[in-house]
Amino acid sequence: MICKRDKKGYIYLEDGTLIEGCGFGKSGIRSGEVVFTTSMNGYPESLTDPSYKGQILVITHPLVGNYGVPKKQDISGILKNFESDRIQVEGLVVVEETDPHKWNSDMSLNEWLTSEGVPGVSDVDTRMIVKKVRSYGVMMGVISSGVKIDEPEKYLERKYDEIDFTEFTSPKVPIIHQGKGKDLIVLVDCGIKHGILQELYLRGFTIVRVPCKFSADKIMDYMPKGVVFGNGPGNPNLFSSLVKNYKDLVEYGIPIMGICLGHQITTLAFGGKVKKMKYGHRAINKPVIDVTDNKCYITTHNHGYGVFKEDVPQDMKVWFYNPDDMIVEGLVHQKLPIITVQFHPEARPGPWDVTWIFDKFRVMLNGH
Ligand SMILES: NC(=O)CC[C@H](N)C(=O)O
Repeated sequence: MICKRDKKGYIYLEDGTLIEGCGFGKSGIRSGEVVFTTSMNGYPESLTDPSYKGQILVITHPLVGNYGVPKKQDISGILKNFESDRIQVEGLVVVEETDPHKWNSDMSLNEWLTSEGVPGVSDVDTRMIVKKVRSYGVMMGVISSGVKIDEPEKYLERKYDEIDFTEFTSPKVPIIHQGKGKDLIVLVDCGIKHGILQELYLRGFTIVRVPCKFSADKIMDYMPKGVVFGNGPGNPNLFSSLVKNYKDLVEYGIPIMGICLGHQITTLAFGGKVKKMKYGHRAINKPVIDVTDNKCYITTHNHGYGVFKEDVPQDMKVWFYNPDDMIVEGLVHQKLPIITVQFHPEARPGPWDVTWIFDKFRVMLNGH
């Protein structure tokens, strides 16, 4: 095989499969959980989504990189075209990695991965990897750009489900984004996507982003009008202190919105269960049905754990579900001002059909 970057690339899967392709990005070896997304675009956003920390991302769309990587732009510290300030995936796997042809491209995908120290592998049969993951479930893997993987097992000792990745993605101290309106909200930041910050900021809120494990009392010191529990990486069942803080916050009766990891933490806090899915939902065109009016929305997803219908807490009503596999995609508390969604209402990348969820949150705060 002739490789355009003059280096080979390898992927080793936990089941013993070794795949040879071409290397790009930074030369080196990394390990992680191998997951796939069927998103057709939005790789700058996906690669910087902190919920992908600890994972090797396989993009099924055959051509990646053709519109390059834009310059970072922000409004009040909120990034417009990336979901965080760095690449979060451990490695990237694509069929074909291309050089950019777009007016606002600042660098190529290859240059970006190289500058951020992330290995990429191209020229592999991503469909074969996806079929394996769909049949056996997600597995750990090793990715290498430019280096042969000797003794791959030694990279697979730590299991994704047992690691708390929020120590890499959550801020150490609070960060404030001053909004134009009068209301202040606290956002529990376990690795927030800037798209979520943007949607809240656009609605006039001043946002105080607090570290993932911040106590309820410290959150309430800011006298927020409401609290958002955002997205984040890893296994929600490891976050017992976060669940405890959530329960303490419920005692204050404050309105809460949970998004993605926040939906899962809400479920756990009210006595429900969150389990690992076989291979998760990662795409920008997943259907969810709103049970209140039976409308179907096409939405962005990135999660590997889910709430199954038998695991919904007693006090909560199902709001959304996914008609493909019946996973519970949103909940409403029967008495308290608490709403959650498993999908990403901010999209980024993806369709904007469900940004009204943020309006619903604002209405909920005003009515409280
Ligand atoms: N995007 C998220 O918040 C993901 C939540 C959780 N880490 C999961 O994979 O299910």
